[in-house]
Amino acid sequence: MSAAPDTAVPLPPASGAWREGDPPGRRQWWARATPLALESERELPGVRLAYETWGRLAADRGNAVLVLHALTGDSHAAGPAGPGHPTAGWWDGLIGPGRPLDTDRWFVVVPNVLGGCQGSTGPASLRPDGRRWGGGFPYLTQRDQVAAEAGLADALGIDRWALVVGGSMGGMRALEWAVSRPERVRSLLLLACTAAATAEQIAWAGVQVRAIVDDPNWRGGDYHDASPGHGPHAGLGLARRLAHVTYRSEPELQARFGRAAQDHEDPALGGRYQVESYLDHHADKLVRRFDAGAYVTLTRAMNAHDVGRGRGGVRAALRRITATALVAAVDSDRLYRPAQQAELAAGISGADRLRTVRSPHGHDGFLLETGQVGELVREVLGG
Ligand SMILES: CC(=O)SCCNC(=O)CCNC(=O)[C@H](O)C(C)(C)COP(=O)(O)OP(=O)(O)OC[C@H]1O[C@@H](n2cnc3c(N)ncnc32)[C@H](O)[C@@H]1OP(=O)(O)O
Ligand SMILES: N[C@@H](CCO)C(=O)O
Repeated sequence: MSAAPDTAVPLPPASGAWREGDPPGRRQWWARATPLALESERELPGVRLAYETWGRLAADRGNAVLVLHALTGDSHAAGPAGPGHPTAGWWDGLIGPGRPLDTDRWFVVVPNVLGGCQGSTGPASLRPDGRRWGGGFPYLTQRDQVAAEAGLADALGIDRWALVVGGSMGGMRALEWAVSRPERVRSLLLLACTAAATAEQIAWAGVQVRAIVDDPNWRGGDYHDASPGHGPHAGLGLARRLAHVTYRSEPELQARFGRAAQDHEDPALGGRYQVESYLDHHADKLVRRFDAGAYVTLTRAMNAHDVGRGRGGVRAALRRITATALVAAVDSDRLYRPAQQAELAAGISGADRLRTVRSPHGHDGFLLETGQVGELVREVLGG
């Protein structure tokens, strides 16, 4: 078992830019030379993004694809688990030779989000003065995160992405790319996301943040060095349990677990139902691989998501998009409901933009239904 991330945040080398011939999936870092000006009018110095690439960048640099991960994802979208990669690639079925993102043809770039904890700068990172950011880490928005990713694209020499694709929180950033930098996005695939976080999404996310910041081990976010290994794990676990229910569908939970008791446990004697044990398992796994401060930072950024802010509203913002776009809903998603993807599709110019991924699994369908998502990737890339 690995240590909880608040004691074991990887401290990678200062930088390591992609070079022709690099092995696929090797994690690399790009460091921004100047502080990043944030939407909040603060500045974030020392920005570094971890990223992985697969395939080769063509001489004309026209074959680059940007894949953007969801809340607890990372740059390891393809390939097996291994050193530095606690989980196998979360979209392994989509990326590789002969797969929908065929790496014999496409150059796939997957950055870890700014504010995260899998190599990019976040609350567990060191500030320029050598102390950890902790609770002093600035409030971020999706726009700040995309601004950082645009710096990475510049550094890689990619003026225009052949495709920007993401689901859930990754979809929010993909949308922000297409609205704020339309000339840099040739095609766009948005999965299980929304134009603006709704009251209910903010509510669920707000409860998760509250669970973490009310944990006595939160210490105002400055827990990383205060008592190593004793961060707000209970709060993070509670947040994950709640979130995970929203990631799956009610019929699925009923069909899989119903009222069954967990093996050798009796609910009448204080034991758990199977579904409770299942949520405990997902909470334990997340607590071992994810930093609570990053979870708070990213969740607050998702709540800030409103692509229409300062742009005359959502409809006006969506009209800025020039990419060939597809928007896909998961039919059983109760967190980012299909009506929200219908609104997105209707707002982007051009007909027939909306697709449906059929899945019993709810919101997590965008991670699990790789066959259907792969077909959409092929479609938006033009066959
Ligand atoms: C973009 C990203 O999210 S990248 C990172 C990958 N994503 C995540 O880790 C997010 C959290 N996890 C998930 O969202 C989902 O597990 C997915 C989408 C990754 C996979 O979903 P599924 O394949 O349907 O897995 P499912 O949700 O059924 O969970 C299976 C796990 O629950 C465990 N489990 C099932 N029933 C029980 C039970 N009664 N008690 C305890 N554990 C149980 C299984 O043993 C299995 O454990 P393992 O993952 O350690 O092998
Ligand atoms: N399972 C996904 C859901 C959020 O979209 C994650 O943890 O990132």
